[in-house]
Amino acid sequence: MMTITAPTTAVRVTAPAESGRTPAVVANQVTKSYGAVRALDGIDLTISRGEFFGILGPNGAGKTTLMEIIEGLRSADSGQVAVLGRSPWPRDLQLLGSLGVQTQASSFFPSLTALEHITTVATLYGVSAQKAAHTLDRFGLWDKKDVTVEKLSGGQQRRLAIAAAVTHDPEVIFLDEPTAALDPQARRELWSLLDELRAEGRTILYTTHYLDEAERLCDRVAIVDAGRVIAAGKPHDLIREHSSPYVQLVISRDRLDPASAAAVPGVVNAREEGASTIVETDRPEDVLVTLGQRVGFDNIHTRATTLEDVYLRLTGKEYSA
Ligand SMILES: Nc1ncnc2c1ncn2[C@@H]1O[C@H](COP(=O)(O)OP(=O)(O)OP(=O)(O)O)[C@@H](O)[C@H]1O
Repeated sequence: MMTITAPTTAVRVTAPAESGRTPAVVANQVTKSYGAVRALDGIDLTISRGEFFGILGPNGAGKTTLMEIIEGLRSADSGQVAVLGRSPWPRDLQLLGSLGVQTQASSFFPSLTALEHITTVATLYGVSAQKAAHTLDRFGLWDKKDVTVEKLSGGQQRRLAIAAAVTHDPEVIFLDEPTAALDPQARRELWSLLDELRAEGRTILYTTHYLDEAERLCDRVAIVDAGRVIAAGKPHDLIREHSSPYVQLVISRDRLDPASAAAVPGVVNAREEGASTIVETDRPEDVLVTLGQRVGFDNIHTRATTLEDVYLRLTGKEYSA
């Protein structure tokens, strides 16, 4: 069996070279403890302007704490943070107008209509009601303008939350699990809105449960575990760097159980994954012939390494943020 171990050293995340502009975010040796719990243990991070940057990691890894420190909602115990070249703590009113923070559904004004909600938030930022209405329309919610927030679907509430976070045209946008618990269609609709925000050159920091989504959306990701960045880079670079050297075959577990697969010459590793048996081999030609004869070639699929595989190898944990 292949052993999966997490690296012990923290990774310093540097941004791609920029032409003389202050990075969107710089975190330098940031630490934060809650009593005996060391939530952040020396985070280094540089995010360029215009990057779509994903922060991934298991429960309790420190993602929310890190986002909140960068947003200026919490102070770090030590280290430095700069957002657009300014310190977010203590709260900097000049910086606030450049930041957009997606509020969770629970912080909505539930009995306001969608239009009243976004207009209220916009007013706090000195943005006109007309601009608020335009943003509501842009996020596909104009026909819901008179519906109270509590009556909107989960996907519509999420879109409203993001619309309210960006109505003042912030340069840096923070999204905490924006697509959690949405159905696939609602997720995809949000993806195109997020793509649009990125195309406008905004910097987006985001956390997600969905590693396929991070792979699809993010320019770069940082995998955080136990308060440290354990890997960072472009999703495809991380995949290349941490790919299994073996070819992976997927077969329905009904047709072949892992123990039988492991006994086939050339199989390096066989494991159960849901209703499938995953077979890893360094001799795919031989193993395909043997298994094809046993279960039928139509029942065997090959699988490429994904960001989820990289995550699993590095953290040793199934993903659930
Ligand atoms: N206000 C707090 N008081 C005490 N401990 C806290 C507090 N906030 C977070 N922690 C602890 O700090 C650690 C990091 O928590 P944090 O919420 O930043 O992680 P996370 O990666 O966002 O987790 P999740 O994915 O579960 O939201 C955890 O051990 C958590 O229990």
